[in-house]
Amino acid sequence: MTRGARALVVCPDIRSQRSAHDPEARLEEARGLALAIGLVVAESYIVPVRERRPGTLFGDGQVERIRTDCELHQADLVIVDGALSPIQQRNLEEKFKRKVIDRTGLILEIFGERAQTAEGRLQVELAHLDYQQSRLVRSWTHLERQRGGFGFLGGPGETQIEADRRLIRGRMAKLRRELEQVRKTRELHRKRRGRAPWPVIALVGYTNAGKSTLFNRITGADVMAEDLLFATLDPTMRAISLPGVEKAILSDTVGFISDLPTQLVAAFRATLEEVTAADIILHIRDIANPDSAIQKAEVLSILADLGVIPEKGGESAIPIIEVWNKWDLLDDERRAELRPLADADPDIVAISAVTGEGMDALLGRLGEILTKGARLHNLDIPASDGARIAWLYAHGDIVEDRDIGEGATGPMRHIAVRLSEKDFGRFAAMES
Ligand SMILES: Nc1nc2c(ncn2[C@@H]2O[C@H](COP(=O)(O)OP(=O)(O)OP(=O)(O)O)[C@@H](O)[C@H]2O)c(=O)[nH]1
Repeated sequence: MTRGARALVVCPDIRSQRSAHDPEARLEEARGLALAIGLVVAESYIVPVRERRPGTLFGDGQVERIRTDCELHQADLVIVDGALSPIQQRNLEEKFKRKVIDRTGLILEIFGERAQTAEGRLQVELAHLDYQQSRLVRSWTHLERQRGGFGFLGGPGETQIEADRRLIRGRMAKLRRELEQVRKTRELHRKRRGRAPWPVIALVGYTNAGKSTLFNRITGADVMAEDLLFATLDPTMRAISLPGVEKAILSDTVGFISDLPTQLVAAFRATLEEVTAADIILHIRDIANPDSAIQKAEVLSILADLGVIPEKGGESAIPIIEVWNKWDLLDDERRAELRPLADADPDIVAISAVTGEGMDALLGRLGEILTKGARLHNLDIPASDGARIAWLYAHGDIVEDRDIGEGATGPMRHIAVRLSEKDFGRFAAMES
């Protein structure tokens, strides 16, 4: 798709299937998605749909209105922020005399642009083909009629569609094999990293919640933070230090979004596997968004899918801190309402990733969790084992360190150190 193309964005508000999302917020999200792939939003509005028309989704009057608006605003394409059947898409394109894309098409475009890792790219291509395939299959009868059913390509009776479908199926099979290979490699990398003796903090959150901005603020890293959705399709990792913790890994993940195309859910989950290996999950919320509560529910349901939190509620396997971001955007009244809630719960921290407000509290809380449950361990270690001794100094609170003479392998040291359970486990797993 051409960057800078002018788009008319319409958000059908279908009465029979009202989603929990506020239509205004949905429209805003759709505008954000369009901007994210460099389109210019010429005009955007909500179209109330009482009853879905099988041929065009919208009623005749509405189709006419959109058509005239296209001319008026010189739109190059129309984005319908909802699901269109292949027939509806084709009919609307004929009526508007412009390209029409639906929500799935739009998200696919974005994923296509943003995917950076090998796995991300393969997943996106696979999703694209799947989408294309369904369009081919379902418009079969129409196209066959249009072509007169000559079957001039391939074997007897074979239509272009059949040939296309075969091509697509072949390509999809190949992609799946490649994906399997990439996954194996990635798993290997993850295992290797899993042995790294540093705790991992994973950022998760609904798209546009402010993950990249927070990531940058904490790491001072130059990770792309723009007013772009999906600026972070692939996880990024950086080392940081925290109060009482010399080094931890901060890992950014993809932004969550509602109504993902099925194939992309797989792509999403793949990148989120990192989260299941984290020591702490930071759930970044845009607390100023009117849909904040629904967004939270969606993020939690994905975490439940990943097995991080039990399906039926209850204690999470990994501590989750809820970060109420964009606090600076709230008015005094809303702050007064929310502040006591945040203060009463140690697992909620209110911050502004932009102004830096609340950052000390957040970092302090992370340090606290990572050092929590520290116990005193009395260890006898060969004095020559410099790496492990240095590691203890970096991670624990050294209470005592003295030479205790010769052991079986040479001079020994006795070190009494306060270590968290997790760190002690890590230390025990380190090879001497
Ligand atoms: N006012 C205000 N704006 C913020 C804050 N944090 C982030 N933003 C803005 O919100 C927008 C989205 O921020 P990002 O950091 O890109 O969001 P993200 O969660 O990484 O988004 P995805 O990559 O889509 O998942 C940007 O325009 C940020 O400048 C904040 O605390 N206050």
